[in-house]
Amino acid sequence: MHNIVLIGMPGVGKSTVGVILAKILGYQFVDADILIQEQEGRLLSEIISEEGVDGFVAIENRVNGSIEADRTVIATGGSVVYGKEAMEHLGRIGTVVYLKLSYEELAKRLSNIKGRGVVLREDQTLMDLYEERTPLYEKYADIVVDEEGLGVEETIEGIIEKMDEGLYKRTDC
Ligand SMILES: Nc1ncnc2c1ncn2[C@@H]1O[C@H](COP(=O)(O)OP(=O)(O)O)[C@@H](O)[C@H]1O
Ligand SMILES: O=C(O)C1=C[C@@H](OP(=O)(O)O)[C@@H](O)[C@H](O)C1
Ligand SMILES: [Mg+2]
Repeated sequence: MHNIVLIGMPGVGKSTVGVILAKILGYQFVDADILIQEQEGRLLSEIISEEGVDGFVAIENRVNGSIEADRTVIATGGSVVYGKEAMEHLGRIGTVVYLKLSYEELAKRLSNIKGRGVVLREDQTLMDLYEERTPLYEKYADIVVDEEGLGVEETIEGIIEKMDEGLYKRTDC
C-alpha cells in the first residue's frame, strides 16, 4: 500500500499541489475537507459554527482516521494534526509530507484567501496558530518540503525529488 499525505498550515497549497501531484504520479486524489463535507452533509464553515472548534476537530479526526486508500494523494485540512487517531492512521497508510512556509509568506497568502474557515480559538492570532501547530507538523512528518520562494510546479518537483531520494517509508498493510 502507498499513499502520500500532505499536511501543513492552511494556504500552503495542500489541495492545489495535491491534485497535480496525483496526476503526475497516476494516483487518485482525495481532499479530506471535501470528504468531511460529504459525510456531514454540511459545509466546513457550517460545521465550525454549529459544532465549535472542538466539535469540528473531533469530526475531522474521525473522518481522516477512517480513510481507506491506496495509490492516493490525500490533501488534509490544516487542523488535522490536532487529531491523534487521524495522524496515527494516516502515518500508517502513507508517507506524510509537511509543506512548510514561513509565517511572513503565509500571512501574505492568507490575506487573499479569507472565507475558507480556519480553526482559530477565541483571541488566537495567526502567529499563535503557526507557533502552536509547527511542532505538530514536524512531529508527524516523514518528509519536509520547504516551499519558500517556490512556485506550485517547483514545490511538486521538490516533493518528488525527496520521495525519489528514498527518504520516505513504504507501508505494507
Ligand atoms: N508554491 C506554491 N505551492 C502551492 N500553492 C501556492 C504556491 N504559491 C502560491 N500558491 C497559492 O496558494 C494557495 C494555496 O491554497 P490551497 O491549495 O487551498 O491550500 P491548502 O489546501 O493548503 O489550504 C493557492 O491559491 C495557490 O495558487
Ligand atoms: O487549518 C485549519 O484550521 C483549517 C483548514 C481548512 O483546510 P485547508 O488547510 O485545506 O485550508 C479546513 O480543514 C478547515 O476550514 C480548518
Ligand atoms: Mg486544502
